[in-house]
Amino acid sequence: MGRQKASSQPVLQKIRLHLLRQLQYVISTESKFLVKLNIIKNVKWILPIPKNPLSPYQSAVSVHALLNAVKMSPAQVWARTLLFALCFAFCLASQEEEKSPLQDHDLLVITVATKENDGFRQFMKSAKKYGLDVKVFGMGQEWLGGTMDSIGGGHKINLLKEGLKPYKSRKNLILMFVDSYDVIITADKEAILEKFSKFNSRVVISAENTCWPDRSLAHEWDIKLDTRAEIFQNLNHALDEIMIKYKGDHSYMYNVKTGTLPIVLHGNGPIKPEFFRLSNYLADGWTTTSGCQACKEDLLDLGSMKEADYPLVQVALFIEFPTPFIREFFQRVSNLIYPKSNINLYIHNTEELHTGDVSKFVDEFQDQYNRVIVTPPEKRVTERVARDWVIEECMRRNCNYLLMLDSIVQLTNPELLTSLIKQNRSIIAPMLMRPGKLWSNFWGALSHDGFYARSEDYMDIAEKKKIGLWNVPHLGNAMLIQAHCLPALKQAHSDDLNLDSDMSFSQVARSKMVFMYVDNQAHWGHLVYAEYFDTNHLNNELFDIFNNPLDWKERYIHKDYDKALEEGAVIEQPCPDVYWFPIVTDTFCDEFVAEFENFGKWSGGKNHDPRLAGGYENVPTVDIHMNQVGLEQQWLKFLEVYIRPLQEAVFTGYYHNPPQAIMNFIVRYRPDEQPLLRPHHDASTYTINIALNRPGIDFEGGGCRFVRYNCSITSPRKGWMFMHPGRLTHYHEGLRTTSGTRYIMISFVDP
Ligand SMILES: O=C(O)CCC(=O)C(=O)O
Ligand SMILES: [Fe+2]
Repeated sequence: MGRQKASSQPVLQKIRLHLLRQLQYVISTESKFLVKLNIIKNVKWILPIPKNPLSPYQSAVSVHALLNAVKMSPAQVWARTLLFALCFAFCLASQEEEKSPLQDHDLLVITVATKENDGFRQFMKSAKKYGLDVKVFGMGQEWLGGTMDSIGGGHKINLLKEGLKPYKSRKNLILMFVDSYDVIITADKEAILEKFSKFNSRVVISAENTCWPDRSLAHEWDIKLDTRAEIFQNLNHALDEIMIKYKGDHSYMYNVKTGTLPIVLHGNGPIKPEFFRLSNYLADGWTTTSGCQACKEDLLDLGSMKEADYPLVQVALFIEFPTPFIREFFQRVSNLIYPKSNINLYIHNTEELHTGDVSKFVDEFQDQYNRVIVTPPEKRVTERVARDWVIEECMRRNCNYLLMLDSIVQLTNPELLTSLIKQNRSIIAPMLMRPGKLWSNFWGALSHDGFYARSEDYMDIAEKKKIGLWNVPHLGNAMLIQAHCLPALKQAHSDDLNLDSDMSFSQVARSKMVFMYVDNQAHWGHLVYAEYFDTNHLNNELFDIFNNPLDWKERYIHKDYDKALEEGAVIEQPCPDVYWFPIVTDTFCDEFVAEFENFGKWSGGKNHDPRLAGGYENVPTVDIHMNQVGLEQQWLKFLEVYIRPLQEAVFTGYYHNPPQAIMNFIVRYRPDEQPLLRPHHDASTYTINIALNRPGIDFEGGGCRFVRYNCSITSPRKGWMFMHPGRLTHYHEGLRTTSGTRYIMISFVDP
């Protein structure tokens, strides 16, 4: 003890003197001295250090206290780094045992934590994984330490001083003090002690090369600084130095600057999001060969549970703007495999456009869900208020989970709810992308001002090159929250009114250390694109082929469409060189007809036609052209994406991409209007003719006859299309419709 006893106090003095000029916060036994130096006016907080004799643990604690409590002028980067260097010390508790081989020693990890948040749990999990003994001080106590921006870690020191007393005379004990909320350990006792012994010092403090005010002081006190990150990696200002590497099932850190393999990572200061991102991989959480090992831990499987005993889930749906494909949105929510009797449903709708969709859904499922509450547009409840309200509602009703879904979320995987529950995380979101885009419902990183930034691994996650569960700094659109987190998230959407409610929410979750994970282990669904959604039509989605091609295909393209494009597909040929394909859904036909009937400006079926370039139609029909309702561009897209491949499959060698068509129109036949079309050639290279309703049900008679082959198609199938050459060989006529109304859609493709 001698050396320490004799020298520690003068050394502390010296350090103080050295630092005093920039101090705002000081630790000192001599406040008089400070007053004399006219420093006291800057002093906001004073922590007394015990007078001699300092036991080894006390000296370590004191040094930490000193480092911890000092706040430098912000301009001085070295000083700030020092301040944030929290992972601080190893200390031999017993001087006598100093020379013993360290492997005989016990290692005790000590930490101070007042709350058991996700950061703490992650830390403890890592310590447990490597079989380390951890002593936690202060758990459950009220934290009086504030943040590092205010009175700093002083409260921590007091808790430690008290807590460590019982260890004062323990022999062969090595202490490792670390923070816990932002620390992850990645090695076992042997590895830690081996690294420690190489320092050949009684105290090792994590630091960076630049941060020690006077390096000579260290020698006087048998302290060494881990400036090369042999053990402790402080992440702030060092992100670029760290690489995660893999060896079999194991992940480890490599510092490219110092060439060391640090084993304790500390997300000191404002670098938390990056720290948590790295934590996804560390402690073998994810490796290249074994993938996501963390995904297999702490699972909560509902499989063995009776359905009636399933947790109560509050499902909250938010319709905050006109949203395409909302019918599918509701349908997919109702398709979730989960007992509806264990779901309380809340719908916040601000759009009159969707009131009908909401009512239809509620009417259909009201009786099956445990509870249904709707806030309609006329209530004028804002999004923030609704989102905050549902958190409280969930707590009031003793729910176990809150699932929040925005109207742009298309959940195509009905196992979503049970799968996310199983992962057992505070907040978990299915990864959802805009199809074919890099737009998603999560952020991998934050910019300096808290907005979106792309993380190094964002693309790998978004493109599923890396599959697993990813702790991320921001989630939106869809998430499942465990009820125990809700009290911390009360009012989270309104916490910062300068931010959008989702950003405010994520900011609160981050600050309260409620982890947000995104799960890309399965395909859960996707996001629709609602910006620029044109709502001036009867069936707005018909017009939305450009913004939401995937949803458009699902709603409007026949389920067997792709079969015709498969190798060796047999394609029906009802007449020579007339090919017959399933092309669109019943929904397409119905919406399409309704759209044109709603428009209503049917041509008179006269030869004079001002819509045409020549003003004259030789063989007129009662029809409406696509450009009259604003569907022309969409229709050309449809020809390009869906019709052209079919044409190439049956008329080999003819290639025009994109296909051109000036004449695209819907035709109406009625006995009392225009019942038939006399034989003619079309002004096309090839013609498509889509049946939009049903012979024998919606109309009698009708069909198409190819004169040269004396071949008729008298039973056209709704949603099916013929394709035939337009000129020369396929002289044809429209057969008489004897009752009802027959609708067909025609395009003259040329070339
Ligand atoms: O009625 C039909 O199916 C034939 C229609 C037709 O040939 C045309 O519109 O050019
Ligand atoms: Fe024709």
